[in-house]
Amino acid sequence: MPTSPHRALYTVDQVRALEHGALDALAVSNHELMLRAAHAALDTLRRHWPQAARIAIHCGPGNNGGDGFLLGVLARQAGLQVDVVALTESSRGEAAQARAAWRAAGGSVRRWTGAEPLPAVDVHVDAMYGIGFSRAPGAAESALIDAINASATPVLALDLPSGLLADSGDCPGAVIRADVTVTFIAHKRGMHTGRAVDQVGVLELATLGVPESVYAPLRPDALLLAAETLPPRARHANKGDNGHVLVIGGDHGMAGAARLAGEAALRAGAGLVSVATRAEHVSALNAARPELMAHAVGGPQALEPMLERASVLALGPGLGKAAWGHALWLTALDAGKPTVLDADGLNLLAREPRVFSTPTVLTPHPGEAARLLGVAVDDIERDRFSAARELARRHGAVVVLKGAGSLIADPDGRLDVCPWGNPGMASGGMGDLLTGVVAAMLAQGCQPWDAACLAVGLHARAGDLAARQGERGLLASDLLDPLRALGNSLPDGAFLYA
Ligand SMILES: NC(=O)C1=CN([C@@H]2O[C@H](COP(=O)(O)OP(=O)(O)OC[C@H]3O[C@@H](n4cnc5c(N)ncnc54)[C@H](O)[C@@H]3O)[C@@H](O)[C@H]2O)[C@@H](O)CC1
Ligand SMILES: [K+]
Repeated sequence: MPTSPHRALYTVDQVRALEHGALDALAVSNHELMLRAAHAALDTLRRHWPQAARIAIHCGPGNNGGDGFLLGVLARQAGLQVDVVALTESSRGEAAQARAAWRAAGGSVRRWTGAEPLPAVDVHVDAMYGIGFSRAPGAAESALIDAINASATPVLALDLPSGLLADSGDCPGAVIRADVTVTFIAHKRGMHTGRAVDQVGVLELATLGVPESVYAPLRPDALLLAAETLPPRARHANKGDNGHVLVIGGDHGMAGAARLAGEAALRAGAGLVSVATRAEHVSALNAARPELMAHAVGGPQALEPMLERASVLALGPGLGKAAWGHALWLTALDAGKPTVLDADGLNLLAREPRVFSTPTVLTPHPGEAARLLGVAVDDIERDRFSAARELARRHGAVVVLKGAGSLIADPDGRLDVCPWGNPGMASGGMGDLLTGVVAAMLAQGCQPWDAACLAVGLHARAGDLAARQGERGLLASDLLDPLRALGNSLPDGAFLYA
């Protein structure tokens, strides 16, 4: 079945190929396609701001600016008062024709010089740069972007917020912070992850009437995760059918991480969950959550029999990087069981890199990813797609690169982007929870790719449900009940807080 354009994410080269395909398939001119974009933009504007009477359209030199000029023509015809501000004296190619159409319709153009006040309007429309944006904006553009962002007026971005690189989501300088973005023909992958998520606002896709047959031959670079859950359990299931997760971690003073991973594994449906941890944590863990089987492990010898009984390992929550953790890490990896590596499990991997031959999922946040690749955190965030794919390739493992718009990458190049989650989830213990959920999916028989996709989706959607009571102050353990509800395909909200 062809992928819906609403889930498909493309690179800029792919979007350009789709545009060419669209011109052929629709048998229209570039100008006509641009006019369709302008109609879609006006439609979005009117739906979101039905009361708007006066708008300012800020046009760049290329076709994104062209979209803006034609929107000006249509908006005026619709009775709006339109101010057009242009970054340049003239426009290129198709955009020059659009600019001429705006002039012919009686519109005037004000050149932006960098200092004058913005017109007082109901909505600012950002038509400065689209997929042709390739370098940090200069001083004049930056001043305009800053002035628009600083105004209290809502912003509609055409195709993408100006200042954002469509392929990576990187923002090399000033960048528009849009309230709404209407993107044309296809989703550009960079708008869905990392810092970009904050700039885009509400994102709408306008396919401009491009038929399915144009998209079908092109395999998208990435996909948005679909909301999926596990199939219902057989009535005759027993706990052995749902796997046995062994959480290995909880060095001195770090029992919480292991407990959260273990509880999450239970709530996500693992049949049995054991925790191998420091002796001092055992009674507290058993008292807090009797379903967790906590065992004191002084070193590798005590771990061996636990490894034998386990079907999946969650290696790293609170493990530490000292001798105890390191010895357990080496022994656990030698067991050859499906494994999720997180936290210090990943930091140890950065010290002693290896390629995995057993099913493995790595769940780094950008800091851990930077250590694994030997680069700075900024380098990871500048191109999260490349970082996730490189880690997956290097380690022969499925990689979840966490952060807004988490990415899931397979060594074969496949990549999914998570559209859920919220900033309330940027708090302690959320990663431990994800580790437990991935482990539970592996324990219930999923392959690493499916386990990672299911777990990331469930974890983020549980976070969104739990955040209905507020993002600030959200605790990792608040996600446990919604996680259970979602894992059983109960309707959103069909859970009680503990
Ligand atoms: N090609 C098509 O079929 C369609 C294109 N459309 C629009 O066209 C856009 C792409 O148009 P373009 O390829 O002209 O690219 P843009 O309009 O994004 O413009 C980039 C132009 O500005 C220059 N530029 C890039 N970064 C700059 C910077 N930092 N400072 C100064 N100048 C910079 C580039 O050299 C280029 O000429 C899309 O994003 C979309 O909005 C839509 O009209 C839909 C149809
Ligand atoms: K734009």
